[in-house]
Amino acid sequence: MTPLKIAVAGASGRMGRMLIEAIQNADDAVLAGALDLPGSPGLGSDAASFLGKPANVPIESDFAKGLADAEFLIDFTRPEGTLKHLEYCAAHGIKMIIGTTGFDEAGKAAIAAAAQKTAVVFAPNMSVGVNVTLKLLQMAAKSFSHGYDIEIIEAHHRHKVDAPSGTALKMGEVIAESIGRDLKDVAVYAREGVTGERDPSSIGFATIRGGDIVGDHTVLFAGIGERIEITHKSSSRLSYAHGSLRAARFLADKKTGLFDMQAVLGLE
Ligand SMILES: NC(=O)C1=CN([C@@H]2O[C@H](COP(=O)(O)OP(=O)(O)OC[C@H]3O[C@@H](n4cnc5c(N)ncnc54)[C@H](OP(=O)(O)O)[C@@H]3O)[C@@H](O)[C@H]2O)C=CC1
Ligand SMILES: O=C(O)C1=N[C@H](C(=O)O)C[C@H](O)C1
Repeated sequence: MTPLKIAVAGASGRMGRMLIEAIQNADDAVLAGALDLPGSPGLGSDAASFLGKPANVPIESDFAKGLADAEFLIDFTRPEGTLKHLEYCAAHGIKMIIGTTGFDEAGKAAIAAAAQKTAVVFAPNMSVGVNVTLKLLQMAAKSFSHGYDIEIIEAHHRHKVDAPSGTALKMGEVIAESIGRDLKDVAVYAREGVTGERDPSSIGFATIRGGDIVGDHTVLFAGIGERIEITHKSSSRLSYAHGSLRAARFLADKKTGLFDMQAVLGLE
């Protein structure tokens, strides 16, 4: 079987390194390129040198060099970087797995448009556990739509730059859709001062940032006399990297189209 030729953007980042390690350990994939920003200290060095086993793949900032041998680009960077990579990949038929979070509506629309030219998996959380949790939430929300207050609490490491997390927002969207609300109308992202009583139709978000927390998400359904909590905790980024490889395998026979991890995992 021909191995999947996968390049990694943000090669020196937390997820970039985890992805390179997962690719190097996979039987059916090879590291085919690595990108980082101009000026990044790792440029020119071997992308797998941190593993003590070189891949003979230098980290490049030039897309044409970094993506010359790639069929897939896995991108966990920042929205502005992902959108530049996407433009190049759409023009060159390179399939993309996008894990970056924090896109605005225009960014999401650009991803949907690019997916008409190349195949894309785009998901705020690539782990199997979170995606199964989304299904549980869809089911639970229907039973707790009246008489229960819905709050989403997430905690991440001190370096995370976007809030609430993409996963928390996705959880909010899934819950809202499941009970016939629009998250745009009911989301409450901050409370301070004299806020008044809680609007029963609202979905609240609370964000914690600290230390090296990989990623915790809890959805609280608080009723009278009881409360239900559905929690997912990540203890390693490997689950995101393994999910990304599953996404690449899923895209292998696709030419175009926009997919999420629910589709990859057969949870739709
Ligand atoms: N979908 C999922 O399952 C998951 C999603 N994420 C998301 O992935 C993203 C990255 O997370 P993480 O690895 O922790 O972040 P890091 O900051 O550790 O890594 C980001 C990498 O992207 C590079 N980068 C930054 N800005 C740009 C840009 N404009 N263009 C190209 N490259 C850029 C950085 O380079 P430099 O260091 O030089 O700035 C770095 O190499 C976040 O959006 C996060 O929310 C994270 C985990 C799981
Ligand atoms: O930045 C992170 O670390 C993570 N980001 C994603 C998100 O915003 O949901 C996924 C995961 O929670 C880790």
